[in-house]
Amino acid sequence: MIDQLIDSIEKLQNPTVVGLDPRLGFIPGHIKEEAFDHHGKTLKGASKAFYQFNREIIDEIKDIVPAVKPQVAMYEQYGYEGIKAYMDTIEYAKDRGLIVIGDVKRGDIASTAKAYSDGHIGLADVEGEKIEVFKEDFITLSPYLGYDSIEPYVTDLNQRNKGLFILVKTSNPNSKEIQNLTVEGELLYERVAKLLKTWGEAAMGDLGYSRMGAVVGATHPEDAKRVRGILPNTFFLVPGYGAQGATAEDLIPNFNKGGKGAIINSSRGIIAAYKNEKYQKDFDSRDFAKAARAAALDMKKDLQRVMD
Ligand SMILES: O=C(O)c1cc(=O)[nH]c(=O)n1[C@@H]1O[C@H](COP(=O)(O)O)[C@@H](O)[C@H]1O
Repeated sequence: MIDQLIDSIEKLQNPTVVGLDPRLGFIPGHIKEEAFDHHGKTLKGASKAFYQFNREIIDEIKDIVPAVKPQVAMYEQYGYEGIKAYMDTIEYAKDRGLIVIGDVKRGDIASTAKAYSDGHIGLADVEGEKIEVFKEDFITLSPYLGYDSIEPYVTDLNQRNKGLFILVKTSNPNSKEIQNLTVEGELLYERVAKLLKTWGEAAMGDLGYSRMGAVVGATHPEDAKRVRGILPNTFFLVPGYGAQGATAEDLIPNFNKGGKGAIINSSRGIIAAYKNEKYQKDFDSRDFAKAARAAALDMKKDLQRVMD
């Protein structure tokens, strides 16, 4: 899938992933009213509203961006109804040609990791019946349990052409408390990057990038420069642009030459654009998906300025 992601970015000339992180505060009144009329102010009502919101956004952006990244926490908070909305969103996006990065941030011992892999990127086994469950193309993982927590995913990566993005340097302000500690003369995230370089060799795609990518926050460009130095052939998922304050200029160290090797996430900045003053004069809440499209096109233009 890493090769397909690279091809799609190239074809659309757009290294953007739209983060599908819905919150009820972002859902326009008319969608909430309809969902709550049918299902009440219940977990099901909230989940149905999320799914309707996502579908309209997907329809508006599917021809201009290569991928979406649903954040499972937003759905999981509403229990199994929320998880259904997460799964339905994945299916809807894939049916419309989008690549799906499931932001699930797992990390556990090998025997448990195998179950995560089976459920998310592999096949669940029901007494010999093999069933595809969540169907994401990529998922996000934490590296802090070491390689035996990553290795169970490798078979699915290679045999089922799936992908991982492993946290190397996260975008949040306090990431430095742990990730920038000096360990045996190097920063901890540098050590993680070096490990990922070795781990990734077990899952190389055809276009020179591993199926094991890295998550590198846009908000720490100096750290991103160091990570890129260690990982020239690793694909980066870069969150932090927009709502978290990173600018297009901050993204530069994440890219290889010609704007290659990275995909930039924006969630709130796109899906809630209709609430932003900049778009409010042209779009009302019924046009929220059109505002998302306008914001995604503006982001594309902004990235293209710095991608040479
Ligand atoms: O793995 C991620 O995607 C991630 C890693 C990271 O370091 N920082 C980060 O913000 N994210 C996710 O990226 C999204 C950012 O959302 P916005 O800040 O609204 O664009 C959220 O879904 C976060 O969970």
